[in-house]
Amino acid sequence: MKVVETNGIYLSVRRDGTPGGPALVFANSLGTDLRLWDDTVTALPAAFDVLRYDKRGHGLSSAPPPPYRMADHAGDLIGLLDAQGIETAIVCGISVGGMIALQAALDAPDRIAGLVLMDTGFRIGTADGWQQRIDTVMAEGLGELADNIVLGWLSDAYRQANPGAAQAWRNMVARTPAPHGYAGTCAALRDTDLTARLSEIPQPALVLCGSDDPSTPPALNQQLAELLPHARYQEIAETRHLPCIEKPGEVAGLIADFVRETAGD
Ligand SMILES: O=C(O)CC1=CCC(=O)O1
Repeated sequence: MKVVETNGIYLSVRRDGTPGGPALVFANSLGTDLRLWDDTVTALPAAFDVLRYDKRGHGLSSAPPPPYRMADHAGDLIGLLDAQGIETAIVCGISVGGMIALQAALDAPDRIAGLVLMDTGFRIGTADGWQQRIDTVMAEGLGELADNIVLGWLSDAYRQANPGAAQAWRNMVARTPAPHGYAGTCAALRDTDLTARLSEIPQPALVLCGSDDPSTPPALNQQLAELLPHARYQEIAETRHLPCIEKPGEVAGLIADFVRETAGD
């Protein structure tokens, strides 16, 4: 286990691949930890320098009192780059992780070489919806919500073919160690709308989305790609909100091609 102090908190991190290679940092979705990327990272070229972390309030990282702002999450990511001696990186963010990546590109443009934005948006859900989720989580914890959340993450076909894995992913969200940390990130989602700022993001971007994503549907991701100055969009067939679980090989291939293009190989 590796822990890094940054931005006044401790973040649990993992670094794989080759230090000094093209740097790729993963930012996670709500209710997940860095294990989300295990199979994707395994399928990436070993020459890449790959950093993953548990965002604040998740996994083994600190869970300061809520609410969190998207800028807090982006500051953690940039602080992590500093702490790991990475000057510039491509950030691959999924769901709220995609919004963290966009916020980091706005707040520290010189540090972000490119963006892989997966199953995300410039705004996700509604303020009322996030407030309701915060209220439920703070009153009851995550156990009751976990079954529905996993239905949105993974296709019926995947869950039927992989019942053990589907249960483990459900356990990940149900056992989020600090419900207030989860709720803190819900507040960042509640309060963030990046629509008006997308034109300020000049970095190249690849926008990916599961064809059957119910939370951040293909139309939203396609619109995101259209509003960013330099982005292209691609769908990942027969997957829901977390294609990196269902099709890690395909996701890794798309990310690797983008990293090579962006790094100028
Ligand atoms: O887990 C969910 O409810 C879907 C989701 C929305 C934002 C995020 O990061 O995950």
